[in-house]
Amino acid sequence: MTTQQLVEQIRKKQSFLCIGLDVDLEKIPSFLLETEDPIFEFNKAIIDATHDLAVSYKPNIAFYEAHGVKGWVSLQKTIAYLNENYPEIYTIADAKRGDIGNTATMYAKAFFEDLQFDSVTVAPYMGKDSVEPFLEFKNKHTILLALTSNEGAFDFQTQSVDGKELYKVVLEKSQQWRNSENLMYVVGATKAEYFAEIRKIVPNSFLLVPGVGAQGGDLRAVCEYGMNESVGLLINSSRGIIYASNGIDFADKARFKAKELQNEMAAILKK
Ligand SMILES: O=c1ccn([C@@H]2O[C@H](COP(=O)(O)O)[C@@H](O)[C@H]2O)c(=O)[nH]1
Repeated sequence: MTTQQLVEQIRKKQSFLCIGLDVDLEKIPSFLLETEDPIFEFNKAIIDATHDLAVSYKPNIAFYEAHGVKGWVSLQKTIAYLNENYPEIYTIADAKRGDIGNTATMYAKAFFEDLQFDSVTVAPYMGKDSVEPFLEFKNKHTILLALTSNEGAFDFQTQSVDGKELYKVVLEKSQQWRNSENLMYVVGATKAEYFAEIRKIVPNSFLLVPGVGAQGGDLRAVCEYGMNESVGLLINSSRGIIYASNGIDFADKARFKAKELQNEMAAILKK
């Protein structure tokens, strides 16, 4: 999907919500455990109940890899279900990959060509040659970790390197790489006070913003400083939506939570 198509979807749905499909077998309704593929059945129900409220879904790959081959099959079925039934949805593989060039190419092929995701998250710390192989794929996005939502972000990302915070170095340098128009960045909703500075460096880039909901990030504060003319934000919530209930009504309750966020987004877009 192109950036322009994503922006059109945001305007049409009045939503920049990305729902995280972080499926934990201990948290899903127990009756689903009796089905052949509980992870896929859970995802399918959540997607069917919320697809008109969200522009994007983000399976975190760890939740699938933890189950070996079975988990990977659930992931394949989930992305195929999205692409076949809801082609307007923007898909993110939250895989946080990063390695030397020839290995990076294989990661890119796995997520862009085999699984057919629109985008993948990548760690920037092995530098330009570890990221550029992802950027070569047309109409695919590479979402680079810039300033993450967790407490550990302060261990390295905000530390000064030659007088500049490391996350700023990541933003500035990566903008000079080949095909940098295919870059987006992860910035945590828990770091709302940093968005104004970030927008000075990457005014036009899309930002994937996890940390609303279970991690306590503030949607309005993020939008105040993080939004640009194309909206430029994908706000992720995973646990806060998908685990609203673990009963028979889990999909309806997830829809209710998604609707709450979408209503807030629509109100912000109208301003
Ligand atoms: O900085 C980051 C980068 C990625 N994540 C991921 O986003 C979701 C958040 O889940 P919630 O349940 O809404 O907290 C999860 O997959 C994280 O691995 C992040 O939280 N922060």
